[in-house]
Amino acid sequence: MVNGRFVVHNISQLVTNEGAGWEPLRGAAQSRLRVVKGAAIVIDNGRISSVIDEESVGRYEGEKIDARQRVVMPGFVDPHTHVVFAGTREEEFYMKLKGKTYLELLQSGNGINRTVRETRAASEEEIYRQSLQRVQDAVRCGTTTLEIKTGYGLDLESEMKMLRVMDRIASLGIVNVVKTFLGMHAVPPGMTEDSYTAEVMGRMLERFSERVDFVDAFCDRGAFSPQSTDLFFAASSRKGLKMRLHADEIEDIGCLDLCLKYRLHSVDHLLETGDAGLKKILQGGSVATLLPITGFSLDRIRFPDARKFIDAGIPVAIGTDCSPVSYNISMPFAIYLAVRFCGMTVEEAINAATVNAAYSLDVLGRKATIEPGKDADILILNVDDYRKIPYQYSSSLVDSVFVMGEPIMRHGYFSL
Ligand SMILES: N=CN[C@@H](CCC(=O)O)C(=O)O
Ligand SMILES: [Zn+2]
Repeated sequence: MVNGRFVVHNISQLVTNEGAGWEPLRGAAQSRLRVVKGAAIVIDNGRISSVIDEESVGRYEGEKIDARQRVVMPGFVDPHTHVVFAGTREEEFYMKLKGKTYLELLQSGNGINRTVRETRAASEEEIYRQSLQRVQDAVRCGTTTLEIKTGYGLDLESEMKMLRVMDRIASLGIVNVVKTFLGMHAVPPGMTEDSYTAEVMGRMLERFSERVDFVDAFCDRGAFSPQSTDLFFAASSRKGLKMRLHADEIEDIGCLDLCLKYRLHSVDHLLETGDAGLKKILQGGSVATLLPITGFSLDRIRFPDARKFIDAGIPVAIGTDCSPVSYNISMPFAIYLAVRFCGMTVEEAINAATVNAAYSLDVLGRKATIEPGKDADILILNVDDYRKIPYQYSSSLVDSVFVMGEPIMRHGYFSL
């Protein structure tokens, strides 16, 4: 590269998003992509400086990256992951096949608290080693911005250990990391919901508030009540923290009322959300982040009905929700399920996996579209038409990944 300059050219389709300035895409706008043929991208010092015609490429200095007549698009933004943890829960995979529900597992000391035991017992180095493998898989699948939550420590020191692992992953520069404090993930053994909520909104929030981008809570049957979540969000709001919420995954217990009281950037899962819930999300102005891979991994297969959210005018994002229960970090697979089982068009799913996901993470000003001034987080795919993404969603879909203009993966191999 000359002065941090290179040009990506010989592109079959330059795929980006219609008019995605600072707002999420809704309704008709979410259903359109901007697809340009004969274009090339000029990148300077990690930023997109211009989109030019292929004929003009010769006039530009710097390395020429030949896309060999394949699709070039923004990197995927995964707005909901639990990738930092130790241990696995394959036994629960088989227990679910025998009819155990997610809630029965959670309430019998398995589920989240099983991973809490293993994460508390593991060294920071071991958690880092295991988690880094999942993050590298995410990059291989085209993710360039990744949200990561705490939530498997559930005491101050163990949650801080998770945060240190997240910071180490962020410092590698192989993916952009957005950090979320999810102390309100489950009530640890030996504590009551009230006593633990007081601990989270007191001592823990004090230590985390300057070091994370968001807070989150698992508001659902078997986790936290809307009342406890309200107390936590009130404390978070007093500290000016941005909020996300797990809601209506297991049951609708009224958590979406919180959309009317707080500005929630994202409400996630929504498997059990009815029409009243849609109205609350619309009124609150949140993004609905749907997690089709979790629907595929829970006790009984339940896919979110994306169509009803889009038709209600709610901006929809999709994420992997990679966790010990849905052990999959592939955004192309999430796109496949969103199109195949959730009622989304391929254009809506791509917008949900880029612009709307970035908006829910408050990074749309820098990410998720190919426009001058945006960070050069760019994918070269192994297909010549974006419509092949859900059709050919396997891991070999992505040829090259650039993050902030740095070639992280070239032709399927990590270059860092
Ligand atoms: N529902 C809560 N949290 C994660 C699952 C965490 C776990 O079961 O380990 C989720 O979003 O699916
Ligand atoms: Zn989650």
